[in-house]
Amino acid sequence: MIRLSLKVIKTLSIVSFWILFLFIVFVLSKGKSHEGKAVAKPLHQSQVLNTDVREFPPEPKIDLPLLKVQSNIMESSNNDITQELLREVKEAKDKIEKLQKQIAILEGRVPQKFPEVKYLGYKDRKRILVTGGAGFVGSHLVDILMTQGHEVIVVDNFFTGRKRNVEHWFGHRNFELIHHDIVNPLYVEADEIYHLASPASPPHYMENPVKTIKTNTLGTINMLGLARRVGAKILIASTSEVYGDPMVHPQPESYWGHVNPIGPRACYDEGKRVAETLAYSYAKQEKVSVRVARIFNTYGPRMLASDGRVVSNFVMQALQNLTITVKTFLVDLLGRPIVYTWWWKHSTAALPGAAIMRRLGPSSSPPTAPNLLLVAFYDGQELP
Ligand SMILES: O=C(O)[C@H]1O[C@H](OP(=O)(O)OP(=O)(O)OC[C@H]2O[C@@H](n3ccc(=O)[nH]c3=O)[C@H](O)[C@@H]2O)[C@H](O)[C@@H](O)[C@@H]1O
Repeated sequence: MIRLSLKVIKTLSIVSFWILFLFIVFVLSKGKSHEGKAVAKPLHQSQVLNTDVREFPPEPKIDLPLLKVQSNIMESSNNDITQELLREVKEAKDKIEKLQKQIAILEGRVPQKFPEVKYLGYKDRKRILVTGGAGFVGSHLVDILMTQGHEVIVVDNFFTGRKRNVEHWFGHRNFELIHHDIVNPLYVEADEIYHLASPASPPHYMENPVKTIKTNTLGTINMLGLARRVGAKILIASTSEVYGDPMVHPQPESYWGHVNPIGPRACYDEGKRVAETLAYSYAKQEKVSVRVARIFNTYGPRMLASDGRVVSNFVMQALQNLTITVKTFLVDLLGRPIVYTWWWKHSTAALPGAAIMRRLGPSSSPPTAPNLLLVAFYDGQELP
């Protein structure tokens, strides 16, 4: 009996020991799992504050007067930045307003409707380059070519030409304007070239004689080279000045002229003579199809009042009630045709056009100036 009771007590004590051991293990494992959860899932700050589980570093002591100084500095620097930003915004606004005004002026000047142009199929439509196309004669030629339905590329350095002369074509799909000095090479594709770029009136060409010679020599070489490269026909606009101070009146085409190679007008006279020589040399040697038109005194719309040639001088002197200086112009008036840009009236003298006029017959009404260039271009003359 005693043995049995001792056995029961022993068993009970072993069981209670295991129960106690398991209980301790259970309590310990629960505490650990709480810690793991707190790391894995960060609590909201308010929750953290409410629990006494985490410790936070003590809050720094705030020195109130120092804080006030700091906030004042921040406020003043903020004010500076705001002022700066406001100033920049105002400047930008002013600039935008200025640009808007300029755009409005430009829009007012660009016609909403283009002059009527003929429609040409791609087989008939040509790409035509006009150098000096923003000038007086050149711009009228551009008008005709555009009206005929061709694609026109104007190249001009605006030495005497004006954008205003061709602005009625701005935005037209057949029209392109390139600001370029032909003394430098130009690479464009063209079927035909009208080479008119050159200062044309005495005050203009005498202003920079070297540049005048360069334009007529280097510029002409560049255009003839381009014509050769792309296989384009080319017309060189020459001048009655190639006759210099002529001894023969009126001048037939067979007359070679009387030019002073070192005189004040030589840069233009000789420049154009070299341009003609170049044209015929390229024709002979390089088989370039060339035309040369010697243009005489022209006048008409878009001519500059300050042009300095005979007609504009007459008109300006008359308008200002000044004495008309006939002496200077006597030779011009006696010996050379005065040509209106729309109705070229010319004597039997000169111009490669004279031959064309003869071909057209005396009864034909005189063609317009740019038309005469066109006729010279298409009919041309047999090369000497
Ligand atoms: O009557 C003539 O003998 C002259 O007629 C026209 O000259 P014109 O239209 O009267 O003169 P401008 O109005 O001054 O036109 C010349 C154009 O060539 C331009 N140019 C001038 C110089 C230059 O280096 N590059 C250039 O593109 C000018 O800016 C201007 O648009 C031709 O353009 C000249 O080549 C020709 O010698």
